Amino acid sequence: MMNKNWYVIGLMSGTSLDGVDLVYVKISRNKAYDFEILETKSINYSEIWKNRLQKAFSFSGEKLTRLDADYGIYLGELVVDFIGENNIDKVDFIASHGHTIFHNPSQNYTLQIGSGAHLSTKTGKKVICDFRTQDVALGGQGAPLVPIGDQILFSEYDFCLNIGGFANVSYDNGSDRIAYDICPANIVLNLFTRLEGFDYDDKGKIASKGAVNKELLKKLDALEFYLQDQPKSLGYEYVIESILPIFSEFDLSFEDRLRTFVEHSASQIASSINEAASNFDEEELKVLITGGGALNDFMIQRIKDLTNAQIVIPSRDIIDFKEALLFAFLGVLKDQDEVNCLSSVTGAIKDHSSGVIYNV
Ligand SMILES: Nc1ncnc2c1ncn2[C@@H]1O[C@H](COP(=O)(O)OP(=O)(O)OP(=O)(O)O)[C@@H](O)[C@H]1O
Ligand SMILES: CC(=O)N[C@H]1[C@@H]2OC[C@@H](O2)[C@@H](O)[C@@H]1O[C@H](C)C(=O)O
Repeated sequence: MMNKNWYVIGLMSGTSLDGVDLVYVKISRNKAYDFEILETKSINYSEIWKNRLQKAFSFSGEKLTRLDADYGIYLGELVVDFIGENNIDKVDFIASHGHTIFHNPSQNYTLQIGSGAHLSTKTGKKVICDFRTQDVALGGQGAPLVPIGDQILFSEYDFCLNIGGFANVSYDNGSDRIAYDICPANIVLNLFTRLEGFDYDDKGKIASKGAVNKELLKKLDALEFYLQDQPKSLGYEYVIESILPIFSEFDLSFEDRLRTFVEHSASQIASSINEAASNFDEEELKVLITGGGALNDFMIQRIKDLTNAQIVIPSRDIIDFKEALLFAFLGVLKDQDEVNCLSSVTGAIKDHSSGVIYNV
């Protein structure tokens, strides 16, 4: 196997609509794949972009087509600035996730906008994008796609946990890579803090001052979702239809609400870790935690209290840019025509190499 390096710009726009993450990364293949993050940048969306992306699901066909083109050009402008600011002189290609507008795999469609043709034209670079459509066509969920990156680039960890809006995990269960959503996390905490005028509970300081309401906690833990087998996933509806109605039965202070929900998330996460550990016959599972929840010191402390696992909080670059990095890696796999979608994770009829290439 020839040694090879790829210099890639990865672009990711998450469902929370906070902005675009850009990463410039060197991915190398010697005996195994490895990576080095060279530059990073997060761009917060302006109110205008946030609005257009948020409302796009109800746009007419024409308006949505225009948004796809405009957003591709916008991504191109961000990349041109990023290249200029960092004097980047070598880019093999741009790997772009785009922004998800529709995701309905049971009806055979998913849509990530951000026209690859426009992105390629604006930057003069090769672009690999649209990573989910082929998986949906093959009968898969089109998500999650990061587990293959966890498996190959983060193989030193037994359990790759992301605490974003929802907490999700991927790990090898002895025969397959599996992945599933564990429970809601920041999405609920942020709903509570925003009612009090804060974006989020920095380091979990407010929650740490509250008390756990045991009766409420018991009701949350008894939700049917936690008994289901994986693969399983959660959406905003679960928060609205299952979590919030239980909270509304209790009259709690702001601190106690946060404290009880942190306990719920931390204990569900710890149960998942402990279950994986029992699969492995291992005392000490090595757990990597990324996503904004990795910065919630109180939540992390509670997870540590409830497991024997070795918890690793990586550098800020990995916490914030792992998804953009992994889409860059999915691009490298596509460029080699290697598998970048795992049927064990998405449910597609086979493993496959997904993504569409534009090269002006
Ligand atoms: N210093 C901090 N202390 C506590 N919580 C934090 C801190 N920084 C970020 N967070 C939490 O992390 C959230 C952002 O996390 P992240 O970017 O992983 O979410 P996301 O993009 O919505 O995730 P996903 O799309 O994976 O569900 C913030 O909204 C906040 O709740
Ligand atoms: C359709 C879509 O955009 N799904 C996202 C979303 O955001 C988090 C979760 O839901 C995950 O399934 C997925 O993204 C990650 C990066 C993935 O595919 O692995």
